[in-house]
Amino acid sequence: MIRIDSVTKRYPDGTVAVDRLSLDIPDRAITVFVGPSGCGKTTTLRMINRMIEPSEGTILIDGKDVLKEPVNTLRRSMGYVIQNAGLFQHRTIIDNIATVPRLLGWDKGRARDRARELMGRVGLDPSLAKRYPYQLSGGQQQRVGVARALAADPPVLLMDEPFSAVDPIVRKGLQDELLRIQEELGKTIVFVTHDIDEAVKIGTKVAVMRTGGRLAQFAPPAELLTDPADAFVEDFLGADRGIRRLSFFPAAGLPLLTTPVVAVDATAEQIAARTTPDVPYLLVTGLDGRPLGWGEPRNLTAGRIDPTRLLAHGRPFEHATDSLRAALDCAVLSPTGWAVAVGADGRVTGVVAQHTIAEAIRSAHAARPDTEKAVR
Ligand SMILES: Nc1ncnc2c1ncn2[C@@H]1O[C@H](COP(=O)(O)OP(=O)(O)OP(=O)(O)O)[C@@H](O)[C@H]1O
Repeated sequence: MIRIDSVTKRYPDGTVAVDRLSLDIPDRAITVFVGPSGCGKTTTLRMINRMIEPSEGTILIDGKDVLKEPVNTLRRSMGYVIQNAGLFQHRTIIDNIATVPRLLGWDKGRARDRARELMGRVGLDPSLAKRYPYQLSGGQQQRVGVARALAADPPVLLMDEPFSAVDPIVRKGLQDELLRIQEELGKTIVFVTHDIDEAVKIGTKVAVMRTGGRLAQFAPPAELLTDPADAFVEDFLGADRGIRRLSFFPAAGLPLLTTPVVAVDATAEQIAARTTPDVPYLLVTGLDGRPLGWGEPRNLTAGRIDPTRLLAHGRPFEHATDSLRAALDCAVLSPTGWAVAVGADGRVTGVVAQHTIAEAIRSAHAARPDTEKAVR
């Protein structure tokens, strides 16, 4: 949808911020530009909506040269979100969000209705509508920034380090929200960050740039983690590349064992029947099917197992929706080395040993990861 064709940006002082950059930004997906400070990410983003004009090359949107579009029409077809949200401090939240619809000539009532709808979409409580930006937290302001950019329903959203100024927990929430919005609305999003973890998490495709404004690699995140193009990309991806790559393999294929699982009211016969030599512990569940903890069979009192005397079961993973990385993490943190799998309702669906996960990892490495998106 957006084609960047041999684009160079040379600033008047001679700095080459972007050097013969060519890539196609796919429609209805999130494309992330990532790279060290000063590598030309912001310059590239701003050339798309012509806040900066390229020195050479062309940028085409749906086949049309952006330099031939009236700049106002172009900008209104693109939402723009920046770090610290850049809200109008003297306007209420609802009026901030309604800005572009009002510019487009919508009447006040319709623009405010739209703004209220968007507040819901980005997870803002309607009671915040009449507040001013300074009365909101950083994360809430950032949500307002996203809502404002979406207000006129533009097909393209440009986001320049939108979540960099908030703490890691709020940031994770904003990333999840963006992924949800993208799934619902199918926007074409171009996102700039210097954080490779953020790029790998939210990008459908990731453009890694190197200093001097050159493209080092343009690939889906799983492919970056599997086959970094060179030492620069490998270094930029950082440690734990192998472990992080496991996020792209579903845990759903792991074979689960249900034998070593007993309910808290299990009889002596049930305990005996479920005890096998290769499984030294049994997982005890409540009558609701949720995990209570691990116990050695000889320590379990038939009919009334005492949950307070069990070993912690650790955080379980969701078999149908989590990744191999999540399953491995559960097994590593489990006191027994066995991971507990649950369904969406939190009820135990089985258990799996570390060595079984290791085998699954070995076969996963032999196969290609799902390059479309991470299993979250
Ligand atoms: N107006 C300007 N005049 C001269 N040089 C500029 C100008 N704006 C940016 N630059 C330079 O162009 C290069 C690319 O800048 P740009 O802001 O695009 O990088 P970036 O990758 O977004 O960096 P950061 O992650 O630090 O925001 C840098 O070397 C920067 O100093």
